[in-house]
Amino acid sequence: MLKIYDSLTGEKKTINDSKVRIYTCGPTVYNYIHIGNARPLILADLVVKFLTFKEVKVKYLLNITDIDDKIINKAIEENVSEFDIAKKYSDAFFNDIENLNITLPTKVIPISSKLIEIIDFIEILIDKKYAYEVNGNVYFDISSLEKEYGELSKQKKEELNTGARVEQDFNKKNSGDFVLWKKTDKGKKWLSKWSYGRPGWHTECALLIDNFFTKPLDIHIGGIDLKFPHHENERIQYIAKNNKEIAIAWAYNGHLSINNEKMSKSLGNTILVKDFIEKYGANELRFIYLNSNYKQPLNITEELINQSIEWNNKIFNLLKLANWKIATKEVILNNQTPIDDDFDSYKYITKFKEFMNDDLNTPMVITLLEEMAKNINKQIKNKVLDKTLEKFKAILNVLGLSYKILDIDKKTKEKLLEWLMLLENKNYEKADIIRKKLQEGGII
Ligand SMILES: Nc1ncnc2c1ncn2[C@@H]1O[C@H](COP(=O)(O)OP(=O)(O)OP(=O)(O)O)[C@@H](O)[C@H]1O
Ligand SMILES: [Zn+2]
Repeated sequence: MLKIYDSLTGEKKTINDSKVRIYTCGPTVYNYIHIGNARPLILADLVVKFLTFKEVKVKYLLNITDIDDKIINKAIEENVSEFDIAKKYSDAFFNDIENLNITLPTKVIPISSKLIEIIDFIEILIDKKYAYEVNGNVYFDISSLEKEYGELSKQKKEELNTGARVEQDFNKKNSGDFVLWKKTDKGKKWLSKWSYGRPGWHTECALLIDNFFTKPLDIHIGGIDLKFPHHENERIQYIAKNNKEIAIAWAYNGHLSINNEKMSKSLGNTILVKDFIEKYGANELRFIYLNSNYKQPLNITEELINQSIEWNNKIFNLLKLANWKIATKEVILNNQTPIDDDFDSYKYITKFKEFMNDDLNTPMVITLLEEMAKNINKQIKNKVLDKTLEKFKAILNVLGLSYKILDIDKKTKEKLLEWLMLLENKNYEKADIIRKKLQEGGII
């Protein structure tokens, strides 16, 4: 069974195989997403694809934060409506995740569709005395769950309270109390019994998880920068409402930096997903993530990108080679493989599952793929392929690495055969002309 490192307890938690509930905090749609934002999305996608491969049922929810100060500010800046901004960048987001070969989550919910539920949720917290209203604003009282609050980010009460000193708000009971409902006269607002206002971001995610799932999550996924205050605040609201932990495992991806500088919008050093894909490709980004431990910080460099390009080219070329060799019967696809060979390919899948079950050890999977690639190359030389190729493709699929291998039609096959014949007859000059054409067509 899949084991995932849980950041709350510091233990690897076993994820129950019957049905797995996953949540990832989605984008605030006021800009295009950058490759740092793609890391948690690719991590979640890896878990989803792996569990699906194991025939485990997955329920995966992703939110879209389409109510936020950043959206309002952008709308003012561009002199368009908030709706226009949210629509433009939601569409761009869906485009990006498709291009990243990310399987669409079971459900993607824009938070603006859940305002009634959010208001109800906040009312429950007030009724239960975990939240209080002052002057149209509603705050969570962190002293009401003193023991639990701070456990995720491992902070003491004093630290939590001093952290908020910069934005000292004299309405609050404790300086660390955070806002659930914010009274506002700026931007889009909704009527609640407290004021015209907007929900706080932390409440959006807590509500969605509570509203969509009947049980707590198996895995909550996100970037490490969201642990505090966002996830601490999500967690405490869920505990207040349900008297239960929100998730069995909190899985965090390490932060991405670029040339040793933290990648962030404020520093202006982000690489947008769409630009990365256009320049290098989606596999090229995925490989960089897969080849490192997801929990570790990662520094993107030119060298790392080049290494990824090289690796993907190697795999692509191998798949192309096997494809045309099989089509021209230059190698035989041996489905009646001797027991030993079949055992070999079966063994690869067993190892793959072992590595993945162990907290998604993808760097080991990459090493395994390299071993398989060597074996496939050897088999091609010997003109007989066993099921290793099939398993190799299945693993690439789970990893979300996708290569455009063209089908070889009758005409192409004839060309290939002609080329091979010319080679056999040592007519290298003519063979070269055909080889070039086949290369240009992406066949070999
Ligand atoms: N540099 C990064 N490396 C890894 N993950 C990141 C990085 N920046 C953001 N994330 C992750 O992307 C997801 C979306 O977060 P968020 O919307 O806060 O992104 P952001 O780019 O930091 O935006 P903003 O600058 O508006 O706060 C979160 O899971 C967050 O942890
Ligand atoms: Zn969230």
